[in-house]
Amino acid sequence: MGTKIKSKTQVVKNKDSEKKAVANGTNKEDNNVFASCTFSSLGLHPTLCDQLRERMGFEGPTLVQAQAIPVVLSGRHASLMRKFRLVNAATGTGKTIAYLAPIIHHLQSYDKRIDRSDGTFALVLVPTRELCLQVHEILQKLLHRFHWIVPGYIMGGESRSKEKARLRKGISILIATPGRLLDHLKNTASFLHTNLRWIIFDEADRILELGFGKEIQEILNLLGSMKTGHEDQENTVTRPSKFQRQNLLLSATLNEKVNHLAKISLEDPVMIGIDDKTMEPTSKIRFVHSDSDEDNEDKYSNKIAAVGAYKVPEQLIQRYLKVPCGSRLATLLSVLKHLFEREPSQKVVVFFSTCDAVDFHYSVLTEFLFSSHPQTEEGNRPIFLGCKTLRLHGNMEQEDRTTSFQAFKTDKSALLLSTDVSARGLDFPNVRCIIQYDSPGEATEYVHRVGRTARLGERGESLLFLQPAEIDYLQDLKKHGVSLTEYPLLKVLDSFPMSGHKNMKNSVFIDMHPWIMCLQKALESFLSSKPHMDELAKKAFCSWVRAYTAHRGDLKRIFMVKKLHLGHVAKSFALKQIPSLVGKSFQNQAKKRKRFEKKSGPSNKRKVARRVK
Ligand SMILES: Nc1ncnc2c1ncn2[C@@H]1O[C@H](COP(=O)(O)OP(=O)(O)OP(=O)(O)O)[C@@H](O)[C@H]1O
Repeated sequence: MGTKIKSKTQVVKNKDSEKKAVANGTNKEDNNVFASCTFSSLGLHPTLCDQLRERMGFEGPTLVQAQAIPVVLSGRHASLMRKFRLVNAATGTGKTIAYLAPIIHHLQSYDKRIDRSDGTFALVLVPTRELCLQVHEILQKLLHRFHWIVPGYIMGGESRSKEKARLRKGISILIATPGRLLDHLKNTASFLHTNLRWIIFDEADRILELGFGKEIQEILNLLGSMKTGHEDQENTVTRPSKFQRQNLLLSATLNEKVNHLAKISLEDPVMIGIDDKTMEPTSKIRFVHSDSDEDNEDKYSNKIAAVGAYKVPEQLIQRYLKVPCGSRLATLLSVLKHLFEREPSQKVVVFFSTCDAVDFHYSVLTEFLFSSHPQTEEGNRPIFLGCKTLRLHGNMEQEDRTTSFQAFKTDKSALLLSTDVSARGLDFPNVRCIIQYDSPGEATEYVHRVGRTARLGERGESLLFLQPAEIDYLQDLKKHGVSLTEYPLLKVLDSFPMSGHKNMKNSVFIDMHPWIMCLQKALESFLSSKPHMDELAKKAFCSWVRAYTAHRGDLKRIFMVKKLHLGHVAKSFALKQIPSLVGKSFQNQAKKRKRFEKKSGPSNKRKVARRVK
């Protein structure tokens, strides 16, 4: 594998990057992110190595790259049997380069240069539009000196006719979201993919969780990439190809859904991962897998679990806050204020369960004026939180989504409020803190959300909000090897200047804390003075309660709807009363859903739809 080969130049370069890392307060060597070899020792073309160093600023490969690149490169010399490979490594370890670099290496090496009229050679499937743009941007940089290899993307929200025109001209490496890809596969006759050699599933488990399982099967069928002999394969178009087809599957978390995708598409897969204890690349694990052999299937699933499905960056500081429901909003604002006062120039992401909740909190954070001196006139009160605030969710116009996404990428200091649309794969540089204000549900989602910080060995912290009744969620995370410590919330609240409350340090209850009470009162009067805010709050309240009911399986025991006090939930949206119609409509919906689930059992699509991203 060559991960231990260390050239003289590499030693010098690594020393330079060590110095830089120490200056940034991180030590990448300590975090065992990088391999001690060079890109060229992995077999990549010298021009590509120059690109990685000069244009991208990468001195050497990460551990996962050192492990994956030779495996993807070797596809060229392997037998003609189709391969399906799994790459499983912690968030922020450079998985994108791990598959793009070897593909580019192959494409540039063809004796007869490829050109646009050859159509698509590599297809990268991603779950979200933002990830599509991000991978495309990296690809553009990598291809700077390989102008004959054409990058492109197709995704929901873009103009179909413009995409058709681009596909007609030819795209060598295509990044796509599944729905839009299927659309073009069916309706764009000029989309040439007979030379397709690679299919990559980036964030594979998320693609499946979003309910794209059927689309993926259809895509694999249309591309002639379903595993031979599989029962679902009756109508498969098996296209004879002069190329060996190589499929790659990537995720920081692997689960039974990925197992299913592997099942329908792979033969003799190879797992690439990092051993949790030694932080060394694991030796390749070859799965023995056959549909007819249940024992083998068990072995296969066990191995996925054994490789460690939940990997959290070692240097990440993970904490939780136990907050009574009615004080959640005031606490969130206080924690944000504390974070930005402690370090005015930094990036923070707050995750919410619904689009409406993002919109409501965005308006609060950009409009709420506050002074802890009650006598200060309204016009003289400063904005509560003076940092740049952005929002990102799936109900926004595509143009606004892209603007927010790009702004948060390039800004040095900003606060991003988002749904889980930002949880997977997005690489925002230098995010210092992740706040999970609404709980993530599945532990996998927790891992991906916190993975937006502490990337590539950098420091980072995460805060998880839990209500007292939800505290068992910590045990659930522990089962997956994730441990959190408590955030010193009272100490932080005590640090705020409050006139007229000399003995506030004696308060032991969050909801009785004078700072929280004063803030809550101010928030409620702000809301009642702004009709548009009141509307936003009511909408957010409704969708929040709906999302809360959507927790699945075992999590229903922890996030119990019947334990919710709707009056306190209303208070967490600064509403003085439970919105009148909401109680009824919520109850009706709950009844309807119970009836439906009794009849048919909950479908995946419904579950996903309820937690609108
Ligand atoms: N060899 C390298 N040297 C330095 N930086 C690198 C290297 N490879 C990748 N990076 C940078 O590391 C960051 C994380 O990379 P990437 O987004 O591919 O990680 P990931 O493992 O796919 O993360 P996630 O699991 O969140 O999807 C990016 O900013 C990327 O530019």
